[in-house]
Amino acid sequence: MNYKLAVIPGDGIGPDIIREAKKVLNKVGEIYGHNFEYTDLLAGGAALDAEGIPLPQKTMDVCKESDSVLLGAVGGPKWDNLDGKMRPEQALLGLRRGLGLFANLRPAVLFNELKAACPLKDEIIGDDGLDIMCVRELTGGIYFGKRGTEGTKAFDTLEYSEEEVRRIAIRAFDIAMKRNKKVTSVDKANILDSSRLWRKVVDEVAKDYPEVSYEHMYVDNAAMQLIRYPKQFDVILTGNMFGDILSDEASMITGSIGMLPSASLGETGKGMYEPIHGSAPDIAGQNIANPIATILSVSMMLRYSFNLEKEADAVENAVKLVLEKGYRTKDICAGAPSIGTDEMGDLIVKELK
Ligand SMILES: NC(=O)c1ccc[n+]([C@@H]2O[C@H](COP(=O)([O-])OP(=O)(O)OC[C@H]3O[C@@H](n4cnc5c(N)ncnc54)[C@H](O)[C@@H]3O)[C@@H](O)[C@H]2O)c1
Ligand SMILES: CC(C)[C@H](C(=O)O)[C@@H](O)C(=O)O
Ligand SMILES: [Mg+2]
Repeated sequence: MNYKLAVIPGDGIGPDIIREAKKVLNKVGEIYGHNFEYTDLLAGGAALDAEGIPLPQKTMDVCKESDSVLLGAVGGPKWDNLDGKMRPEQALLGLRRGLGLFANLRPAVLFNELKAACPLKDEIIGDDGLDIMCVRELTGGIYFGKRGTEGTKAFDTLEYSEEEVRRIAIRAFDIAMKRNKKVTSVDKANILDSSRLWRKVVDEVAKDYPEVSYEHMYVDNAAMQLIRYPKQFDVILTGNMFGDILSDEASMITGSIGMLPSASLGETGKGMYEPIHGSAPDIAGQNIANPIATILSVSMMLRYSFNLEKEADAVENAVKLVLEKGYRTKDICAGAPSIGTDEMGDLIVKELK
């Protein structure tokens, strides 16, 4: 099969991790007889530098025509003083909204081999690892509400419609049915009207899933419970901003933010795949970034957009094998010797079968 991929390396460590992800995809293509056809595109700071806007029309058009999008990361100090609408991060919001990708799946999986890199005590994690799926609403909420600055005041508004909540809740319950059948819906319903609406809709959706046990939890409590006893979670369902924050927190339980992939999906098979981390300007250009989050994002692309289950498993297994053999990038080495970004990519390619 031929798959058309829009590839956006972006800024900072983006180009380095995308290079490794492409190596992996190329090898998957070679082994399993697929052709991945890449179109490299500009977005974020790279697009601002070249064309003066964060999301050029060509980038949007090619993403729309492609089977899926693979993205590194955007942003960095060079562009931090730009006006809100001109910031590199706007490219992400434009792509997510423009492609209708309302469901953001962020799986936090602790590989057993990485227990030493997890900051939680052994008795909290136990022997059977950790596997949480964070389902984050991605095209609504405070990221997309009315905002502005008026004199010495600024405001951002948080709105959700019933339909926006319903479609992401259905996605989360469907996912839970294929996992451990538990959903924790996270909100701030003790304060926010939008969260009370969120709860009402989640209650309605839950009625169609009698096998799924579900609960509501306030976001401040959820942030605490993730550290106190993360094993209580199976699927976390939450809004745009809470999901952004909680997934960074959950990533640390897996050893490093450099381990956490993501899939952004809509109603069709097309998705956008990216690590949850940013452009890491503090380590850019040093060949020390962990490419695994991006490589696992490729695995999610194979699984969710192309239904290539065998190929997706092969990528995950190759990552596991490399970790089993003791290879670590700096962020997950827990003081032991580490290898570089490119070496990690090469080793994963070598283990692909
Ligand atoms: N999806 C995206 O494109 C995305 C996501 C988050 C942040 N950002 C942008 O990235 C820039 C930097 O943001 P930040 O510093 O808050 O977050 P960040 O995720 O880029 O970095 C946070 C910390 O994690 C480390 N880190 C991140 N990814 C790593 C990896 N693969 N391997 C090893 N260490 C890694 C960094 O070195 C840094 O110390 C900002 O401009 C921000 O807006 C972009
Ligand atoms: C860069 C920013 C717009 C983005 C977000 O907040 O969604 C990032 O933090 C993420 O987690 O993908
Ligand atoms: Mg984030």
